[in-house]
Amino acid sequence: MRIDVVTIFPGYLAPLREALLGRAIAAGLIDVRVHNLRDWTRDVHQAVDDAPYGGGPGMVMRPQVWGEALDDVLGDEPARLIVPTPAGVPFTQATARRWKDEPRLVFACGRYEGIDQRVVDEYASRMPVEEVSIGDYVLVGGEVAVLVMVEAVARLLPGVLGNPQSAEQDSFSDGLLEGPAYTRPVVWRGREVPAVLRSGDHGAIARWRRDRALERTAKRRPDLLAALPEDALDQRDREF
Ligand SMILES: N#Cc1c(-c2ccc3ccn(Cc4cccnc4)c3c2)n[nH]c1N
Repeated sequence: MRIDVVTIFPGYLAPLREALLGRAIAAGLIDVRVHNLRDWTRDVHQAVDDAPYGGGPGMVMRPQVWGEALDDVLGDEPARLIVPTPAGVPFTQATARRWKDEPRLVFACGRYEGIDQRVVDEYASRMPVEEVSIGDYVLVGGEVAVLVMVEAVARLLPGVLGNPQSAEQDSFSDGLLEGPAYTRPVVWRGREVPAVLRSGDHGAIARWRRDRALERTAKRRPDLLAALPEDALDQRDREF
């Protein structure tokens, strides 16, 4: 997968080159290219924003600079354009799973009050464009959202995670939150690891883990339970 990120703060994307993702990039599993939007400005001030039509607080990012940058970055290679925005469709694990099979993702990181809407409209006329949000809170720009989304997608790519089963069994993979996890020592500050996890009875362990996942989901995210398909819960599951 090739990933392009256009931003006025390229340094914000430096964490992509650390740790697990950094190793995946170094191994050639992912091709990540970060572009400075200001490289496409033509004025001495390298202006990328202007006052909003209709008035209102803050500034809006100008369409001309974005158009020249995206035309260059996109070239003729097909891609999906992703525009982070607080007004976007929620980004979820299902989104990450859908995007992991894309050959190329291009992320447009806005700042100020966002990017002139005509940029989205222009590129949506010729390619898939998604305006997405990583959560119901307001950030200062799109860069942090891109870090979140790139990590969520990249970890699903073959070879990126040491243990591919991690991606298959993590939270949301079966529509439920993950239950609690434990490791050594057996007793820590008087708190003991649940005996079932040390029993070697894999059936009982699987049942215990599902019960804990159901309990946690019912308590913290009842919306996820309600969204499960009819046949996802058996009679015993419904006791929670
Ligand atoms: N994804 C995502 C986001 C963002 C987000 C993403 C891109 C931009 C570009 C500018 N801002 C600031 C801004 C402030 C107020 C109104 N509109 C925009 C962004 C916020 N905020 N919260 C999320 N979940």
